[in-house]
Amino acid sequence: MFTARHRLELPNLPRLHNPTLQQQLQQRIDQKTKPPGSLGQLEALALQLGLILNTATPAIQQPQIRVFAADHGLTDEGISAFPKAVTQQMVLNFLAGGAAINVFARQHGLTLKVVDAGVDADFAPHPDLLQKKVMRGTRNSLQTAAMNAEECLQAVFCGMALVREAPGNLLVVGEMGIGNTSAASLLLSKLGKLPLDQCIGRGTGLDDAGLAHKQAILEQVLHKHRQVKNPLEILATLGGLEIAMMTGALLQAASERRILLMDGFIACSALLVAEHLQPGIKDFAVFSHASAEPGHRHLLQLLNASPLLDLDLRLGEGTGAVLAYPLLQSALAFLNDMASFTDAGVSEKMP
Ligand SMILES: Cc1cc2ncn([C@H]3O[C@H](COP(=O)(O)O)[C@@H](O)[C@H]3O)c2cc1C
Ligand SMILES: O=C(O)c1cccnc1
Repeated sequence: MFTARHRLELPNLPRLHNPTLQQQLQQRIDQKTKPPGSLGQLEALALQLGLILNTATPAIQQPQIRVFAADHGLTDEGISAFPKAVTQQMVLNFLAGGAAINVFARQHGLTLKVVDAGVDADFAPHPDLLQKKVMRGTRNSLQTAAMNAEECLQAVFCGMALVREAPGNLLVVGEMGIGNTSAASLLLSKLGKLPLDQCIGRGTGLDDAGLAHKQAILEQVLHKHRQVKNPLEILATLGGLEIAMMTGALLQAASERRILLMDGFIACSALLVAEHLQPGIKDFAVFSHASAEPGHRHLLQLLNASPLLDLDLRLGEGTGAVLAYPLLQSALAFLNDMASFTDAGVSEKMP
């Protein structure tokens, strides 16, 4: 499928390893008027954000949310509790400002744009809609590869291009695509070499019979494509257009030293693909939450990630990332604005 013609030029990943800056940041953190380490995970977060933004006084600028929407041919097999048409309907809901992600984005003053990566519907132009449709949904991966090499690369390149055009130093990738928990599960099982039953879940709310059916279908898909080996080919064969576009967006954003504020299972499946293409990209990621979709915990383990929140969320769209956003703001507020022992005349240790 992928031949010499299908080369993906990856943007370079900057090195986060910087002992001088790391020491500077750690000193600033330790000199604040608090017992050492008492702000817990917030301290590690402040350090990470400083290293990503490459400064001892990091600040978030013009944070951006991009919600990538696409349809999945595998929905023909009845692997979701909701009909495929909901993808299109939710895109209209995003554009009207009525979805969960809109509400949380407004709460925090974050800019949100919706990306049509491959919805099986046409949309009228809208100022918040980026029309990047590669095709009207993927093919049914039970029958054939979801995307061919050209389609998959087009999606990845589109994701890169739209980050290059976006301002700011923090990116949330959210998604909407009925059936995409299946695509994410397939990617996790294949790339993570995990048994499928650790990778699947109820998605939008399958009952026990629905879950058993989903497992049986996904087993067949994995068996059919068992010979597929390299990460791009795995993405094309089993993934989705929104996942491929998110992968490109993450690769580009990390190469520009943007903070990747990660959402749930689907968004992290794109990061898993990106990590296979560009090892080390996960260090640019802040993991907002552990989704109730069981595969997400295994995925987080694979990435050695400790999520900030555990709220039983299982929505996607970028919602978990935006809910964790104030924690990043607080990490930077303490780092930049808190008094040091010297500033405040507080005793640093026992006399
Ligand atoms: C109304 C509605 C809004 C959503 N927003 C995100 N998702 C989430 O659920 C879908 C994945 O679950 P599955 O694989 O089971 O179809 C994705 O669209 C995901 O973004 C939604 C799902 C629904 C029904
Ligand atoms: O964790 C997620 O991102 C998720 C879980 C279920 C359905 N949609 C998304």
